[in-house]
Amino acid sequence: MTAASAVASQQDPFILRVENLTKRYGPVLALNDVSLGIRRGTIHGLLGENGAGKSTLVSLISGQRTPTSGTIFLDGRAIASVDIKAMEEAGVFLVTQEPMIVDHLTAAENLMLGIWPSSGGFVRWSKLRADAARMLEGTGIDPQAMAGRLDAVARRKLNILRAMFSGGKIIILDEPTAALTVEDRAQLFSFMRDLKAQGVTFIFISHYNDEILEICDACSVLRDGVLAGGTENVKGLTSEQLSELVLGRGLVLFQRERRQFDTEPAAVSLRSVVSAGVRVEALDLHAGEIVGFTGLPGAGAKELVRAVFGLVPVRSGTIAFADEAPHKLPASPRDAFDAGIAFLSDDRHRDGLVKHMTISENISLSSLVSLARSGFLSNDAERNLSDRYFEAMGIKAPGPSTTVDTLSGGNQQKVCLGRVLATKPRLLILDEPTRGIDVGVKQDVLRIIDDLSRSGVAVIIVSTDTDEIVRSVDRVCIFDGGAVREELSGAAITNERLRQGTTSHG
Ligand SMILES: Nc1ncnc2c1ncn2[C@@H]1O[C@H](COP(=O)(O)OP(=O)(O)OP(=O)(O)O)[C@@H](O)[C@H]1O
Repeated sequence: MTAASAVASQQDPFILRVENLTKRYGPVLALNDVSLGIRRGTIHGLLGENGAGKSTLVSLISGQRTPTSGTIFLDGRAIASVDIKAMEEAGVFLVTQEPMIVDHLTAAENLMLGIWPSSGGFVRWSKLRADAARMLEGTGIDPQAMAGRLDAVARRKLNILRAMFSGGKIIILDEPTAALTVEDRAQLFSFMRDLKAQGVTFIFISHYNDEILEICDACSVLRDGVLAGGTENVKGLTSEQLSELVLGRGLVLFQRERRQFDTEPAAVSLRSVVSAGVRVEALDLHAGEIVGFTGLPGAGAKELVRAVFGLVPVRSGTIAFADEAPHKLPASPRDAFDAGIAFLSDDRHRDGLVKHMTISENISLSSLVSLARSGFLSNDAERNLSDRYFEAMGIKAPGPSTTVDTLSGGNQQKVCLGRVLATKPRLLILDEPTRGIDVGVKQDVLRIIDDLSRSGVAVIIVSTDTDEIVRSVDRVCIFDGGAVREELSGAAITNERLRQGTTSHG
């Protein structure tokens, strides 16, 4: 630390402060006159409903975007010109949800990525390599392992470490735990605590109350682009108080009234399904039943639904609907769709949204394909369908004709969900349906799926979010080694049982 910065940090207890920060996207006022401070060496939660302005705020702090007006202070000093380079040089790094990792380089080489020389620069490679290996000590990551082979937690850790290796003092994590198992989260949190003990400051965006209560020291809440509140002591709050702080109102948690279906005839029967990582002899689903699939990554839950939707080749397997004769599993998503199977992917970027199209077009896309095939296609049909789901999903946007690429992450997820729900399938498969969705809308989404099941659809929810499973399903299949290891139904479905079932020590 230089003498000047030592003086500055003595004066200002906040390592980072923003004053009167405003960001407009054309007519949209995404952030309105926000002032807040982040204390040195703390984990600061940034909370708010979908579209509240969290990503916008961190995009300004990390220099990805420029503010319309307002000032950012680091160590008490105003940053004159905010861009990514200036902020990274000052030690501010944004770690996005999708790890920016080069698969064909080793873990150690990935750490060094940001430090490669510009033209004519000189880098002491051997020292860098040794430093990178040292930094990976105790993290469980082999410095020589190819990054493409690392699991999700290791990849996120690597991203955080890269920020530190490049001199990061303030690390911003935008929903870092999406799709991580309970065990993975625990590992990530203990890693963050270690770094905090070494003086690193974190800004942490999450929609999960339990995570915020566990890991954050302080928090700030955004609502409609305005700073709506916060606390210096998160640990003193209950989950209910936290929801109230975020939403500005009390939250009624959804709970499905679980039903037993064992005496009813099967609506969907899977037999002898064998594909990479899956070996399921027999699995029946019932009309109106919601079944949760869970387990560790690679245990078979995701692999099975991808096989059923024709996304991966299968070696063998049949599917039968109600009284129909069994068929081979679909060879492609198109075949699956034609058979009446709808699938919400866990990755909206890969096979989810058409970003340059409107909300309306995106919602009606899949249903219109089937309408068009049956010979009917009208603008009215499209409008009715999309208006209904725009309303039902509570999508935060000026209207259904807004283009999807201007929506916040959570609102894009709602559009994806609206689209698959609108197809009226016989079997609905939802892979992590509420990922990225705020705690208020999550209850609405679970309610919509519940309603839909009453129309006789068989629903599979694949989820690592144990609370979501407990609240939304009639039965749970816990996968291990490619097969269903345990089934729970009725009162046996509890958070504790599911946590046991999804840890490797379970
Ligand atoms: N490029 C853009 N053009 C127009 N509006 C935008 C753009 N990016 C974001 N917005 C709008 O700014 C507002 C804030 O969005 P932001 O992504 O910051 O929300 P968020 O709190 O991160 O939400 P989420 O929890 O859903 O990720 C939203 O109304 C969003 O639609």
